[in-house]
Amino acid sequence: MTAKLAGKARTQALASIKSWKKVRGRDAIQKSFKFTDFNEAWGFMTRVAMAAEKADHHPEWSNVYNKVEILLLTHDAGGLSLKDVALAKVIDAIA
Ligand SMILES: C[C@H](O)[C@H](O)[C@H]1CNC2=NC(N)=NC(=O)C2=N1
Repeated sequence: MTAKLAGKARTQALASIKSWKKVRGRDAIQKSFKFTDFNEAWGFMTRVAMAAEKADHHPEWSNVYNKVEILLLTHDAGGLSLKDVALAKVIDAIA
């Protein structure tokens, strides 16, 4: 079971991914990505999907044309864990 982030560790972890915003009412983070067109958005999603599957850690997300909304949390922990922070960094590197 992955531990939910709390206290100082949580503050420090979130400080390392400042472009990801806390979601109101849920212990989760979210970020919106915009691309030139659907093809670019879909390519990004494909690369994120492969990274997520490799890590066995999967995003909640949606896509409308050139926009991709991603929400991260660890369902098994009922909130944010280091797995979300790690995946956020991988996603930022892919984008
Ligand atoms: C059995 C499998 O390892 C788990 O269900 C994984 C799959 N992907 C997951 N993804 C996310 N975001 N949270 C989880 O708790 C989670 N658990």
